[in-house]
Formats: sequence, structure tokens, C-alpha cells
Amino acid sequence: YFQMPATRKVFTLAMVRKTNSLLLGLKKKGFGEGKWNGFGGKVEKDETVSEGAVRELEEESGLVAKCLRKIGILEFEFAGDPVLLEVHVFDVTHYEGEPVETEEMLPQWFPEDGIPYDQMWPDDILWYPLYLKGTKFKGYFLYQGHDTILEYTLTQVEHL
Ligand SMILES: Cc1cc(-c2ccco2)c2oc(N)nc2c1
Repeated sequence: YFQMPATRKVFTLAMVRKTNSLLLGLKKKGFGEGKWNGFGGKVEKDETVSEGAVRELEEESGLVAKCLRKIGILEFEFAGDPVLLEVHVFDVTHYEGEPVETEEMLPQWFPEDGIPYDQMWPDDILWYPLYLKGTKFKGYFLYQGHDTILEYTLTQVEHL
């Protein structure tokens, strides 16, 4: 029957990669605390999604993205919560600077075959393989709390 539309909030997630390694940040406080993740956050009213991705990456890691490619869109809902997170995922292959620890994030390089999935959001183990083989993707994940996925859909797409 008629589903009340959720309130959508747009977020960014920047995945920084160099040969066979991935830069992840350990979230030190706030949303997703204690999990390794890419770098991102809310998109402000006065900026585009890409501008938000560049801003959040610099705020959280000190890196200035020089080239970022849209690679995926992930939608997240939490059972019982009317907010839908629309997360735009970017691949950053060209950047300036060295990663620095910030108040929010402790950055660390991981080999692609040594990703700490057990200390990450449970959706990551599902879509990282698509990301790492270079396909674009769209996904929807219904969470119960922050550690259980009740249901999900994940498809590879040609264009975002
Ligand atoms: C519920 C949720 C949110 C995010 C997120 C918010 C802002 C940027 O990312 C995730 O990121 C990942 N990898 N899983 C995630 C689950």
C-alpha cells in the first residue's frame, strides 16, 4: 500500500586508491564511529555533490582531490527511521598532499587484499568487489541498527 516517502539526505563517500592499496579512515567520533570507511559527509545546500566530496575529503584527510570519478550510488535506510541516506561514491585517483590524522579520522593505507571488513559497515564487503574491479554500481540497504542488513539490492550499472 502507499509508502510514506522518506526524507532524503545526500552524502558523499570518497574512496582514495593507489596501486593495489586503498586509503581508509578510522572514524574517531560521531556517525560511524569505530568503523574504517572512505571519507565523506553531508552535502551542504550551497555546494554540488562533487564539491561536497572534495571538501569532506580535505577536511577529513588533508588530501586535495584533483580528479574524482562518480562510481556508485548507495541508498541506506534504518528500520523505523524515515530518513534515507543517498550516498554518492567517488573514486579518487589523483590528489595532492599526504593523509594526516584529523579530529574526525585516522587515515591508513590498506592493501586491496587486506581490507578490514570486520571493522567496517557490513555493506562494504558486498560492493567493494564491484568498486575494485572498476564497475559502476547502485545499491539499496535496509539496516537494523548499524551492524545488521535486513535486506539489500545491488546492481552493476553502465551509467550513473
Ligand atoms: C548507513 C551507512 C552510511 C554510510 C555513509 C554515510 C556517509 C558516507 O557513508 C556508509 O558508508 C559505507 N561504506 N557504508 C555505509 C552505511
